[in-house]
Amino acid sequence: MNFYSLNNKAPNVSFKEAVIKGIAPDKGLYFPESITPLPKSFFENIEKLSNEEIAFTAIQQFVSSDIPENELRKIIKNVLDFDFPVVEIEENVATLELFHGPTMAFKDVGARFMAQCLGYFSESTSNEVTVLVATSGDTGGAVANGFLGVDGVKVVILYPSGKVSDIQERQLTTLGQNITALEVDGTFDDCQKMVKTAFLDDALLQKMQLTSANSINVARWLPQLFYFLFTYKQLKSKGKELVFSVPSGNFGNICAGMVAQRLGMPVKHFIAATNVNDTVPEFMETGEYKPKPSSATISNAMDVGDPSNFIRIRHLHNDDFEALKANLSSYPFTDEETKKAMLHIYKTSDYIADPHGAVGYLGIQKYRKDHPETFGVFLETAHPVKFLDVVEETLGHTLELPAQIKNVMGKEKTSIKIGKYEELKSYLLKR
Ligand SMILES: N[C@@H](CCOP(=O)(O)O)C(=O)O
Repeated sequence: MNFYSLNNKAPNVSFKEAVIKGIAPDKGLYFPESITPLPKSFFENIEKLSNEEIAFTAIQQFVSSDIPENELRKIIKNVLDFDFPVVEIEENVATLELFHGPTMAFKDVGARFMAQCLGYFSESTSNEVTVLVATSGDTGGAVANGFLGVDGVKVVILYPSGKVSDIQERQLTTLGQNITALEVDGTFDDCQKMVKTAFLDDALLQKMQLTSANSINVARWLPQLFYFLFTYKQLKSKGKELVFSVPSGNFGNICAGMVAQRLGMPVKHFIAATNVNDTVPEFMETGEYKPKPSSATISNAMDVGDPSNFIRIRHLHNDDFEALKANLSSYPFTDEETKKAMLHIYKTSDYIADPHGAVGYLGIQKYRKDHPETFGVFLETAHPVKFLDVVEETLGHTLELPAQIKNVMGKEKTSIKIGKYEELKSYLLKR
């Protein structure tokens, strides 16, 4: 399988090259040349398949012969060593819990998959790869954990100072070894811009092989489609039309869901639920894409003003606004609405949702008002404990720290403060 650049000004590349490059030389995101639907029998029998078998069948066409079947199966087995339960919280509404991995956020699957692909590729090359990643909260910790100790790979994480939760910050600043955290005086969008600028900087590119571990990288993005298939496996017997509400920041997760749909999985509609960073909800109203500076919210992983993957979503719908509207709705919610939803879910269902999950829940509620016949699934993208202060304060309930989190609590933060791109560049050149 080859991948082409969405800017159409760079040569097509294999999966391996797309993973190692991260982004095309013309600054475009890579996109698979084709998406071949899986046989009907796959979906008819999905409940009989293991998660590993589902994941292997779904991803193999994209990885193709760049990773032999036995190696790819090994990678998938290592990546999927935790559960993805669907929990029904009220009639016709369920949540898909994506926080049972090592850093308790949905990024664990993509980060570990990419790390292991790069690890496999680095066995056949002597060149070191530097992974640059921008995080608004959860990606950083998952990438730090997934890439820790991977031979031939150095990781540099950029995060906005003061704009991630205490636990998120510990997860990305305390591991050491091949992981470095750069604390940026700015927003997530500033971090993401710096990373993208580095990919176009010849002086850097001549000295090192740079790649990205954000969802712009196909190996980070595509494995997220597993989640939607795992949900279908668990809910198929209900015989209802499924609607997914995805708390959305950089829009990689929801876009991967749409790839699962292209593989033939029945989905009635997608909802991109956002916080007040409403670039996409506004686009869905007006048809005009106007990126804006991001604002800090209690659902910080979604504090993104110019979501990287929205271009892939538009492309999947042939840039046809009407076709997109038929498949996607997008609604923004304020912090106040989010807190009210957290409290409502807790009181009525005895379920503790994190602020991102609560935004997803609000998206389902809004959509189901006009479509009560559907079954809504909102994604719980991170464990509530990662947002300890706001969850405890909103619910008046003390949370117990899971082992994964206790593990990082005693460790010491190490970060390097930077303010502008030149400081990132000089750090990379001096290492
Ligand atoms: N929500 C993210 C922002 C980056 O998104 P990504 O999926 O492209 O890595 C975060 O938590 O850091």
